[in-house]
Amino acid sequence: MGTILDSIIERKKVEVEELRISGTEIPEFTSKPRSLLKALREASNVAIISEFKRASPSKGDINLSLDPAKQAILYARAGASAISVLTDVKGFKGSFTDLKKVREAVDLPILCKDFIVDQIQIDLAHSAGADVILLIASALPLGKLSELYEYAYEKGLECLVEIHDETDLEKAIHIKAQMIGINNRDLKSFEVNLVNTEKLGPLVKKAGAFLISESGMKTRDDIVRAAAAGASGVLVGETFMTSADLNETFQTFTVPVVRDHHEG
Ligand SMILES: O=C(O)c1ccccc1NCC(=O)[C@H](O)[C@H](O)COP(=O)(O)O
Repeated sequence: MGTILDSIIERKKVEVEELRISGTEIPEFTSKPRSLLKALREASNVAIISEFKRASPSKGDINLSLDPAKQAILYARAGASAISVLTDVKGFKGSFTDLKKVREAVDLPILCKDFIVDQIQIDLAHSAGADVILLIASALPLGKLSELYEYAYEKGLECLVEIHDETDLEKAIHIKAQMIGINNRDLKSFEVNLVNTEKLGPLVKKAGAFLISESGMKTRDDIVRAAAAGASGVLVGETFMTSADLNETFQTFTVPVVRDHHEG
């Protein structure tokens, strides 16, 4: 039986085909790019990438009432280093309209959080104002991962390459990914376990890449554990989207980064 990721990827391929057939024009976005890599290099605390996440396959509806621009402003004021916006419609109730609204509201790097299988999605992300795209190593054969990585950089976008295991890590190292995200969410069981970051983190650091620990951050101790495993950044969605006091929650997540000599 395939994973939820397999079914999302199959759906994405169909959506891309429909988009190509429709001949939709994708306007060029002309504005200064903002760098997540630079933010990671300069951060003295673990960089917090705050996510706008309305819903998800594992949790269903998370928070449908929030406005993307208003939430982005709250994230920026709290001290976010970047904002992640889910743009997948079917699984996450997100959209490129959400991303555009966030772009208009804040001057931080924006990560387009989607399931990218084709260059046309990178064009859409760029056109909406994203600075960074997510590429999921387990969803892409090495050749495709490499092609999309290069295409993004040619367009002036940075890439966060997401891994789940050592096979994915080998692919990320092969394409010389500078930013590697370890997803703590098992996409078969939806179980979230920071042990994934603790296991793979030191290997990512040894490869000289910046590490971002993704998913399942609920308490300060989770951020401390991610930092100890070498994370320069964390990606937080649900906890911020459901917090009754976002600023308070955010401040408890502020933890010094643990630097080592491998970092480039
Ligand atoms: O969140 C899900 O249910 C999910 C299911 C299938 C593929 C990806 C999924 N999530 C994407 C993410 O990586 C998270 O939105 C992100 O890391 C934030 O996670 P969290 O803080 O646990 O909301």
